[in-house]
Amino acid sequence: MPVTLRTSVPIPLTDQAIATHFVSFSGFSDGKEHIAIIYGAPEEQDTPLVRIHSECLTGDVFGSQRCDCGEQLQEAQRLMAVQGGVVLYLRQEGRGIGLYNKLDAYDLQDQGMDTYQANEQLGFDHDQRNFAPAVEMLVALGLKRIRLLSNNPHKADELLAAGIEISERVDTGVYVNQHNAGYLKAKVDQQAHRIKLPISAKSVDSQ
Ligand SMILES: Nc1nc2c(ncn2[C@@H]2O[C@H](COP(=O)(O)OP(=O)(O)OP(=O)(O)O)[C@@H](O)[C@H]2O)c(=O)[nH]1
Ligand SMILES: [Zn+2]
Repeated sequence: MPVTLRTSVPIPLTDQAIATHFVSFSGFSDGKEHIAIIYGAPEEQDTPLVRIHSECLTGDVFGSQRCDCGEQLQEAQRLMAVQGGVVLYLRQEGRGIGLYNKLDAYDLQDQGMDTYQANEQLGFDHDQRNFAPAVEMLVALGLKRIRLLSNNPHKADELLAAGIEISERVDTGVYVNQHNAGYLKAKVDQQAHRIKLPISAKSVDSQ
C-alpha cells in the first residue's frame, strides 16, 4: 500500500508571513506519525528546498546544546519563510533509539564514549534510522526533484537510491558550542558529515 496524503491543515507559525500547512499521511509501515510542514507552494517550484529532520525533543523543543538539531531546524524555518520548502519531520528520536535510550547514551558519553560507541554499547546500531518514510512523503507530495538541506551524505545517498533526484546538497550552518563539539567531531570523523568545524573544535575528543 503506498503512503497517501491524509489531511493538510493550515497552521500559521510565529513570525512567518508565508502560509504553512501541516500534512499528515496514511500507510507508513512503521506506524509512526511522521509529518510534513509545507512552506508556501513547493509543488510549484522546480527544485524546492527540503529538510529531512529527525526528531530531537531535547534540541528542537528545549534548545539542548548537546547537539545542533534545534539550530538546524530554526535555520530551515528561516530559509523556508523566504523561499518556501518542506520540512519532513521524522519521528525517529535519538537516531531511532528513542528518547530514554538517548538519555542513557548521553550518560555513557559522559563516561567517555562517543555518540556512536554509546549506541552500540546499548545494543543498537550506530544509527537506527530509516529514511523510507521521507521518500514516501516526498512521493505522496509529488516532489521527486529537490534541494536537500543536510550535512549528512548518507541521507542524500538513501534518497538517490530510492529515485529522488537531488539537484543540490545545501549544507546547514555550523552550530558548535562547548557542549556539542565532540559530538560534531564524531559526525565528521566517522560519518563524513559535511560540517566545517573551526580548528578549536577539531582538537576536542569525539563524543
Ligand atoms: N542516539 C543518539 N542520538 C542522538 C545523539 N545526539 C543527537 N541525537 C539524535 O540524532 C538525530 C539527528 O541526527 P544527526 O546525526 O545529528 O544529524 P543528521 O540528521 O544525520 O544530519 P543533518 O541532516 O546534517 O542534521 C536526532 O534524532 C537526535 O535526537 C546521541 O548522542 N545519541
Ligand atoms: Zn539533537
